[in-house]
Amino acid sequence: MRLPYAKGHGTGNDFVILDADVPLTPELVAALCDRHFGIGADGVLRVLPNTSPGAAWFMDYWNSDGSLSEMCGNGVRVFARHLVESGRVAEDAPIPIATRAGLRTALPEGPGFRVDMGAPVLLGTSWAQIGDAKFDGVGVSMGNPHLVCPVPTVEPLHLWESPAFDTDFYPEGVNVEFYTELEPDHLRMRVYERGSGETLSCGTGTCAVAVAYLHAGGRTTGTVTVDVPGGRLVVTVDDQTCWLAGPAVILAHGFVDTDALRY
Ligand SMILES: N[C@@H](CCC[C@H](N)C(=O)O)C(=O)O
Repeated sequence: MRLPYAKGHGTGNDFVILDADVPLTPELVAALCDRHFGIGADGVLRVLPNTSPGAAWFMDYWNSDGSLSEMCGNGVRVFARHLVESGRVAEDAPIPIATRAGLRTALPEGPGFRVDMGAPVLLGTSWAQIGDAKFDGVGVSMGNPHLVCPVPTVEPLHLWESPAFDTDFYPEGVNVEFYTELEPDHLRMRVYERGSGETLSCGTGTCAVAVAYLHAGGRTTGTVTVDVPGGRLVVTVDDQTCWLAGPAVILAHGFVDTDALRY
């Protein structure tokens, strides 16, 4: 099958965008995302028409291992950029997008979008472990599950395989974030994503980190800048919701021969 695709990223979290109702399987997604034998990406965004009220488009997000997730914060900005560039929506108007976690609205801002990510939910305390090192953390749901662990410095962490975590606390798996404070309200973060491994950025993860950081300081609202390996994101938590602002880039358009992929 000759499949049209686009490729985009938000702060280095990269996606293959499929703008057609192609039959997707976990195997096809994993083959497309393979960085040596496929196009290479952290995940796939499939553009589908939405049938419920509130949004015309549904973001069908898949992790690079072929698993599904409820939400993707960088993906939703890239999805919005794709809708604008393909002429589906106006460049200067709010863009409502349906996701498995509910409706998300992207507002054009600078080189990217500011997205209403919905109200975060604190889940309580849990832990992660890398080798012999155990890390205390706080669970946060951004529609998808996160475990946020403060550390003195993020650079030395070995994130080439998943940190161990409490599978009773996270039966569906978890995205694990590690952060350190650079200065008040300015953090550095690394992440190991469920279903994708270490990525250069995770939008829902930066929201979870900002929420946990504010919570640790006894605050429920505030604006936090989060530096990730792929760039910078800004998170604002208010009384109602959590806003994520950052860039969104479409890099390329092409065709992939799915029969040539390695399954
Ligand atoms: N990179 C994403 C999150 C993608 C989903 C995640 N791996 C999960 O399984 O929940 C983001 O930018 O939020």
